Amino acid sequence: MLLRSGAMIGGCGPEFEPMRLGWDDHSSEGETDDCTFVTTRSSFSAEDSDGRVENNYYIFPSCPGKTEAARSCTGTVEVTPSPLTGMEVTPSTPGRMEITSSIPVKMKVTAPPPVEMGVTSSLNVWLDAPPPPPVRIEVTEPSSVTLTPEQQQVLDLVQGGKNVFFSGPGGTGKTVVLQEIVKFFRQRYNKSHSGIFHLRHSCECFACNVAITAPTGIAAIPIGGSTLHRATGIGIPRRLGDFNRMWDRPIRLKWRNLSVLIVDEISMVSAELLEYLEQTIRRIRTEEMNLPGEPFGGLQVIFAGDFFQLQPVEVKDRKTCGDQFLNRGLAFEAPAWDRANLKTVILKRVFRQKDVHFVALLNGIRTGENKAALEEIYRNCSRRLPVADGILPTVLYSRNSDADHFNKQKLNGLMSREVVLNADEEILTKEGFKPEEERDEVLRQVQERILFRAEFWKECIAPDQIKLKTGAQVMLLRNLELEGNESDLVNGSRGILVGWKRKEQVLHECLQLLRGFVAIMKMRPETNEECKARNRVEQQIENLRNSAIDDIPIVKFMNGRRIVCVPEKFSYEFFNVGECTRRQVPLKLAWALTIQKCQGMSLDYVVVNLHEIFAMGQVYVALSRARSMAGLQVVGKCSATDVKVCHRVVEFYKSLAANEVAYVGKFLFPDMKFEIPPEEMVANARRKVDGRLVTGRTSMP
Ligand SMILES: Nc1ncnc2c1ncn2[C@@H]1O[C@H](COP(=O)(O)OP(=O)(O)OP(=O)(O)O)[C@@H](O)[C@H]1O
Repeated sequence: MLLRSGAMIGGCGPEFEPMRLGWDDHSSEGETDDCTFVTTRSSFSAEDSDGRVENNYYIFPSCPGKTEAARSCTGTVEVTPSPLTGMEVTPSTPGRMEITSSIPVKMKVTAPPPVEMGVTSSLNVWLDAPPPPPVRIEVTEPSSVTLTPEQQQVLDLVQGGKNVFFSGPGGTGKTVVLQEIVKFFRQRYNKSHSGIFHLRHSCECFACNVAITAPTGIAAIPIGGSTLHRATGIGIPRRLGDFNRMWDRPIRLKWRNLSVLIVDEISMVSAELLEYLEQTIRRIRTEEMNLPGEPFGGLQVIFAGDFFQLQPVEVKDRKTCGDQFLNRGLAFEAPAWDRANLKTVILKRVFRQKDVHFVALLNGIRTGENKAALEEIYRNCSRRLPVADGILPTVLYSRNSDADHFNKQKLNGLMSREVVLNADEEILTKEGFKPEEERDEVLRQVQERILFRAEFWKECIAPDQIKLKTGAQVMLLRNLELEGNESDLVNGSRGILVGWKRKEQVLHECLQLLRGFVAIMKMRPETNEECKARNRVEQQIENLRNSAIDDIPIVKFMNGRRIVCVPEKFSYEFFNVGECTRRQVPLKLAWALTIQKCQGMSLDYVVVNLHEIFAMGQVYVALSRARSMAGLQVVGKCSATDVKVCHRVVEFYKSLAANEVAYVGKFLFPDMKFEIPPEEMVANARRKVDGRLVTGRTSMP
């Protein structure tokens, strides 16, 4: 992409001359105002010669104050998205350039056309030119909506410091209200983050005070959050011991300092997960801050979601040992829900669909009260949807296998070369940390057998083999960037495969990028963003070096980002046994999606396949994604009796309507302990000493 006229690049650093470049563009792109970036000319770039600039530059946005000593020249600046992390500069609106990532952007600077109007390509001409004022890089906030009185009531309760649960059918604006809540907390905690977690003093910045979470990446994007598993640092728990990860020092300090916990799509959080999280958070905060054991350690908790929608997926295989985490129950069945003393608001006005009749039909399916509703939707929506401008409707299936079959068919229809990507898999036994001579062979074999048979190999979202072609519709399997804006690339982001790159070339570019980061570090302390980005590049280099995949796919995503999808590490650590690792490109085919993946979305054009519906809430979630009956086609046989509605949820909402709390906190599995013994939680807190995992209490500083 060519950028236009007058944007400034400042340089800094001991071994580099500071420089400022104006740029000119002969392409047809729109006008731009001046922008200020800070850049370093990395040491591997060729030096300027005879006044011409022909180099690679890395822009480090958000580093004001480094441009004062800059000098200028004119030139054409070609900004190419990094092949590694998809960094780019995009024109948001005419007249403004917006940086969409805090990660470096690779630029190619070429000399300008022949001298015009006294302007020369020599850097020196502009040496003494006064630097133009820097332009603030603006973050686009989602546009404001006017909240309805019921939505405002939620906001008022939150502002009053109450613990709140708000619910309502799909499309009633739960996510919108959460966005307003997040805005409110951003204003309250508006101090910038120093980058250091204080042990004794609280920090006033937003990120240190408010954890915005959802059980899935897709649900977390619209509210600018991260997955609950990532925020808690436990990953996807398989054993109770996995909750001990929250005692690791950085995570523990984070939870100590927090003031608010927000969880969207709470219906997908199990009672077990909520309960263990509450206990762990309470214990951490009680121990760290000497607080009496208040629920959630005194955090303000805000839960949003509709329990008539998708539920947590229970672990069915219970053959293994007693401390297995089974993800059972619904969040309101956890004793922690009861302890939290939540104020409840039920939103009633549906915004997603304008047609009140369609809304009524959907609600009849949601609660199971209108058995004829599904029939009527079949009658109206069984015809084919027209194909407009080649845009195909998204097909939703209940089962992974059906979506996979459809995707394979579409892939076979593409004429381009098929590339088979085989994952690299490895296990590392805990013994592996010891020197060879100290290994106990029998123990090692036992550990290896456990690791080879781990459920991880079949549960891992990244398959051991993926077949892809240029032109394939794909979906991302990893949260690559989750900063809460439209440029995020998250688990579930949709895109199209547009080409391939050789591994050696990607690796070479990664190394260049890393050198850029190292150069920055030599000049001044890294910012948090730079540190995160450098770690990411280091990870990519490690993953590339450990992977035998030679062709790396380039994907263009729906938000316009175009990135090289390098293999990612998908791993699971067995406490005291070792680690299973699979390295695979984080993509899957996506002509069709599963209903599970589309919770929270609004779709204009959708084909819902109701064949073999099996889970609670599935029919309702699938149909209620459609904005109108005109944009909905229903296929596949399904009768009213196949529509499953959970009676526990019906009871729960009845008790809420009657203003009773009798149903809350009554978990239905008698074998459930719901108490992690304190000595397990604390004494087994793991810490890393010299790269080895050891057990023992994590000492307080
Ligand atoms: N007060 C409001 N004014 C105008 N539009 C609104 C308002 N509240 C919500 N909407 C619109 O309604 C649609 C659905 O909102 P949202 O996604 O927040 O619903 P939801 O309850 O979270 O749905 P789901 O349960 O399916 O995730 C969006 O297009 C949103 O912009």
